[in-house]
Amino acid sequence: MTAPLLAIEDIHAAYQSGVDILQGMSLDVPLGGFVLVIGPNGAGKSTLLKTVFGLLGPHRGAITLDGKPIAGLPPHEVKRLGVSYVPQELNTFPHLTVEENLRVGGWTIRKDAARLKRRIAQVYEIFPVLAERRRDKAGSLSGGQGRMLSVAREMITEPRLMLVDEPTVGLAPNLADQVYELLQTARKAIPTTILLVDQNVSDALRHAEAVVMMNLGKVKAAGPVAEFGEDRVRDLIQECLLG
Ligand SMILES: Nc1ncnc2c1ncn2[C@@H]1O[C@H](COP(=O)(O)OP(=O)(O)OP(=O)(O)O)[C@@H](O)[C@H]1O
Repeated sequence: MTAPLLAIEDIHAAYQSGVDILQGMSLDVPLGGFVLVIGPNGAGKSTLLKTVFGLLGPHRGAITLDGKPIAGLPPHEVKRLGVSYVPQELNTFPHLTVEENLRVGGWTIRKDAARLKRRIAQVYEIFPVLAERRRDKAGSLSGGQGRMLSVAREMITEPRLMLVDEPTVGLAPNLADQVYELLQTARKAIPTTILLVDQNVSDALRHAEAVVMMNLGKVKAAGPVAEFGEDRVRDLIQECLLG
């Protein structure tokens, strides 16, 4: 069996000392995979992504990227190792243009002007609407386009791993499916690996390859997506809520 790209082993992490939100979380993400993390509100899904990206330091356990320990590294170092993080809230600057936002996304490769230019051109090829609106302020984009820009700016550095937190929150159902399509496009075009958290289970299940159900800061169930129909997900969430 090949080693996973991302391996999380028995992680414990807290915002306040003594109150662990992640309580022994373990998870493997294979290279090129698309892993969906689901679970009831407050299960620790967003906290998991923040911990992998270095926004929160675990006080126990190990996280490795391609075998290299990354637990506790600051976000800029995790990013430099090829990890991008698309937070739940839009990560774009509304007063900057679309293109300026993409350049900010490419900050770590700014000294290689030719590469940055190539990367922006590739993003425009994948998302033509962003090319059309390159000189418009990000704040004037529609909800779906804004989400597209949030994802696109994290693609500029050609990350090996993208951590994506609830990309469809607040979007109309038809746009939610488009967001998943664009994540799939990013996955194939870069190519990259995706670890995604979403409450919008029905759309997410159609695109993911593997599912991890979290409750109380650890794994409650995990397996290939074929084992996770919507009915099973509903039953599992019900079980979590009943304790
Ligand atoms: N910055 C913070 N400081 C203190 N506690 C926090 C902070 N962020 C989250 N928490 C707490 O950590 C727990 C897990 O939150 P988290 O956002 O990881 O859950 P989640 O599974 O992503 O839930 P949701 O689906 O509601 O976003 C919750 O009890 C939440 O109140």
